[in-house]
Order: sequence, then structure tokens, then C-alpha cells
Amino acid sequence: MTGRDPWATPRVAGPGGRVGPVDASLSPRYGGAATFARLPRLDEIGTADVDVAVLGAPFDTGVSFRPGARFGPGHVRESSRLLRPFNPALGTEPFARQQVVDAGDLAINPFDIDEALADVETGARTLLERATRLVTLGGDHTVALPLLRALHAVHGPVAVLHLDAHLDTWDTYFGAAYTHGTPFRRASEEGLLDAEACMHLGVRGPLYGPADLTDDRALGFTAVPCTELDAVGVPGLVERVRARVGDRPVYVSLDIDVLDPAFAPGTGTPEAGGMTSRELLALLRGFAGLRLVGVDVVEVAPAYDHAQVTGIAAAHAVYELLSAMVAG
Ligand SMILES: N=C(N)NCCCC(=O)O
Ligand SMILES: [Zn+2]
Ligand SMILES: [Zn+2]
Repeated sequence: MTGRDPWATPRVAGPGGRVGPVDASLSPRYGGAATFARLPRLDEIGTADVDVAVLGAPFDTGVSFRPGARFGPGHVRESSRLLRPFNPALGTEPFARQQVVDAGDLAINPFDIDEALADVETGARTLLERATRLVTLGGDHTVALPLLRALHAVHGPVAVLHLDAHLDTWDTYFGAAYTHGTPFRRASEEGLLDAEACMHLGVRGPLYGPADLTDDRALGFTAVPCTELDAVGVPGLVERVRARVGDRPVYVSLDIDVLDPAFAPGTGTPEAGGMTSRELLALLRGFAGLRLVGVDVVEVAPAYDHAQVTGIAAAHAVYELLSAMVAG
């Protein structure tokens, strides 16, 4: 007998009593319920301070094409099992330098979008009473609006770094104002955004007409389309981002379809000619040192994924953003 307790799930301890992920050298990473990166649930850390809460927003009733993003949060958690404590690319330990927990999933009304928006905003507001920052796993991009509403109550207008193949500043679909194609127009109309500092990164593909671009600029966004990525390069893109947002509070809204369909097939509105996952992760590392007040990673639709390709890309994007919050 080894004397080892096979039911034990010891965790990697962090400084100051921080509770880290389950220790994969003692409890195989493919076992046990999947919280994000096998981090502790909120109810496992007592009254300790929470620097970052990861939460799921399972909702896809706002989509205009393929559904399925309601299964995104669970898929990204399952795809995060291989994440390890030390990030060599940024020289930091994202789970030791800050207390990160998995707060579980919001119960969002799938049948009534107005109620769904209220569910997400209420859930985010109450969680912000406990956690300094939220990292939200979507769900479709509709959820970005209530998350920005909740954040506005704490930080005022924020600079949005919107990584997406799509502008998502359209007005209505079939007369509906709240969809996954309209969150940032609504947010701009509601005064939630810093109109001098918002950016789209990675936009591409066919539009409904040239007015889409002129309307977008009028809402306070500048855009770096994917067609400029090779010329500008990731370092150049990081420079433009840092120059635009400065030391403002920054919200990162990452639609996984900013990646090329080769790197993120598991999504609802894929567009050819996107970023590689290597480019995306390098870009996110470039956000180290920015005043990141919140993040979402949305539009992961596992039904169209294979071998967790999209889930792994999303999990690593969250990992790099968590690392950027404490790097340097
Ligand atoms: N995937 C997001 N967030 N938006 C897609 C909008 C697609 C369209 O208007 O055709
Ligand atoms: Zn998109
Ligand atoms: Zn989007």
C-alpha cells in the first residue's frame, strides 16, 4: 500500500494563504469536476479576498446564425485542464500572484432576452461585491452589454478592447435591439464606454454596407482590421493599443471568432482570414501593465469544435489575460 489517499485533492499553495489549482502531480488532471484550470470554487476559500472570479454565462439566445455557445463555459473549463501554474512567456504565476476562483455559472433565462440581460447584470454586480475583477466565459456576445453595465457602476466609462471578426455595433436584427451583433452600440448609447479609447482588433469579412464602418466610428471605435495585421505586426498592434487606452480602465471583450476558423472552428459565425492562436496570445500578453478591470471570452460553441481546438485556444486566452493582470 502506498499510504497515499486517492481521494485527496491537494492544491498548489500560493503566498499569503492563496489557494491554487489542484496539484496535478498528486491528482491526475483528467479526473475530478472541471473548474477553470482546476482552481478552487468560490465557496472553497471562505471569506478570503478574491482578486479574480471566473464565471460562466451560458446563454446563446441572442445569436444570428449557429447556436450552441450556451455550452461554451463548460467546454472551456474542460479544455483548461492542462494549464499549469507558471507562465514562462510573461515570467509570472497567475494563480499564485492573485487569488483566482471559479464562481460557477449564472442561471440565465434562455427564453427572454430582457430578463437574461438583467440576470447577467445582477449576477455580475453581486459578484463584484466579492471579487475585484471578473473573467466571464460566454455564452454569446450579447452578454457583454450587461457585464459593461455592471462594471460601469464601479469604474464609470471604460475603454473597450474588442477582439472580434465582427464590429458588433449593429443596431437591430428583425427589430430586436439586444443581440450578439449589437452589444457595443447599445453600450455606447448608454454611456458605458470611453468614446476616445475603444478599439476593434481583428475585424474582417463582408459587411452589410459601408455605413457599418461610418456608424461604427461615430460610436467612438477605431478599428485595426485583420487585413492590416501582417503590415502592422503584433508588436505594432500592441503599441497602438497602449497609445490609445493609456492608463484608462480597460475592458477586454474577446470573441473567439477573432481567430481564423482553422484555430477556432467551434464558434457560431466563423469568418475566413483570421488570426492564428499564436498571434492572439502574443497580443494578449501585450496587455500586461494595462489597467484591466474585466474580461470576457465569448462565442465558443463546442458543437462545432473538434479535439477541443477552440476550447483550448479560449482557455489559453484566459490564462494569458490572467497573467497580464499580474505580470511585471
Ligand atoms: N459573433 C458575433 N458576436 N457577432 C456576429 C454578428 C454576425 C452578423 O451580424 O452577421
Ligand atoms: Zn464575432
Ligand atoms: Zn462578437
